[in-house]
Amino acid sequence: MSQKKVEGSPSLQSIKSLPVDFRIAGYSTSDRIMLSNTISENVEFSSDAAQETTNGRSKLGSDNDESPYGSLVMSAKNETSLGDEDGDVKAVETPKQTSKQLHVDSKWSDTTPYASKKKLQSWFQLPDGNWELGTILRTSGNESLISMSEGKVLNINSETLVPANPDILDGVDDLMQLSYLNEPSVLYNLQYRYNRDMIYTKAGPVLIAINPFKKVSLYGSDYVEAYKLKSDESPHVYAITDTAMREMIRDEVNQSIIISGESGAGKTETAKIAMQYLAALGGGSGIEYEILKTNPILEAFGNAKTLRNDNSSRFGKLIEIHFSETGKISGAKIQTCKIYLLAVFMYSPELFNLRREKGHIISFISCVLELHKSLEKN
Ligand SMILES: Nc1ncnc2c1ncn2[C@@H]1O[C@H](COP(=O)(O)OP(=O)(O)OP(=O)(O)O)[C@@H](O)[C@H]1O
Repeated sequence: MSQKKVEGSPSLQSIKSLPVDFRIAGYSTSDRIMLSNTISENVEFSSDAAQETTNGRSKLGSDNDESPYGSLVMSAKNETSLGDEDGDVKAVETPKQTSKQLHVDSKWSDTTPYASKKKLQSWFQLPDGNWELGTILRTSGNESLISMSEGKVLNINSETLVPANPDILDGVDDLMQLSYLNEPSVLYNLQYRYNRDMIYTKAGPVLIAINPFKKVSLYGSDYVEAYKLKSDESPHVYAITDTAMREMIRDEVNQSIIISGESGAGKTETAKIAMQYLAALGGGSGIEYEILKTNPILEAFGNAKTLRNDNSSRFGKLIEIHFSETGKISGAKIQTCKIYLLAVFMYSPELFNLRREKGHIISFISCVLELHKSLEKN
């Protein structure tokens, strides 16, 4: 949920963040990625290839000798090393291949990874952890020649290629709709939506929320009304809360919504948004507003400024909201969680299957990471 980049792992922001003057000198490359000097020496080849990539996407699907890339491959000069003799960057010797050899490679090489076999647009991970999208120009043995957006060409170990989804699936609102469900595709989809202020995305029954750190026009009475009437079905905290409410009334079973994420991810705000929706649905007596008013009091005692969050909750919270049989809010109980309780909640699933009671309960548990915080503190 948070935008904060975690060292060493690809972040949302880094997914397409290869700088224009990217060089891999300085990285200790293994056989995962090799940069050919076609960038400087074989400019003709690189730019032609990139041109073909942009103008003739459909041709990429062909997996035979008639591929436009077949002739490019034949005319490509041998690629040599950018690196030093220590082997920091390996030499890329690409022997000229006859069209017959290529044919044999593509037809009979069963070990070719799926992405390169199908000449799909593919993701590959750079040594710094960033993901980059490229188009496969040719595959030979274990290596694939990839064209990138700036016209650069890289020689990549085919096994590290991860298939990318077709453009038509950009920004789908449920990750389950992606044809290829892999890490870069998930990150790309979330980033695509986030850039358009669509901070909520579904992953099956789970709602992923990315903290916008700005005011987004996704809340308020119009939205409450739309989710209540089900005229808006895009992913939202309101939709999750609405489902919990309906299922509680229909099945007469207590419901739990677990809000989890790192510090500053937006758990507390998300819990408040859900409570506002419940207040709008199950209100009447005014008690719902009393419940909401407890937030600033709790925050005054239990929150502190940290490096990650100016208003960080320093304890976990278990909020129970009690409803009458007609679905009106009748009361609430707010508990702050200590480390032992958290461990119990994390490992005792039966606690979530609370027995049927006269008044039903929806509980919000926003304390999973408090365990980590407490461990850090002690
Ligand atoms: N939906 C949202 N819209 C706009 N801003 C948000 C939203 N969610 C969170 N924020 C911003 O992010 C800040 C941090 O959110 P919040 O305090 O809810 O994080 P948290 O996950 O509860 O953090 P901690 O675990 O440290 O308590 C908020 O003060 C607010 O500025």
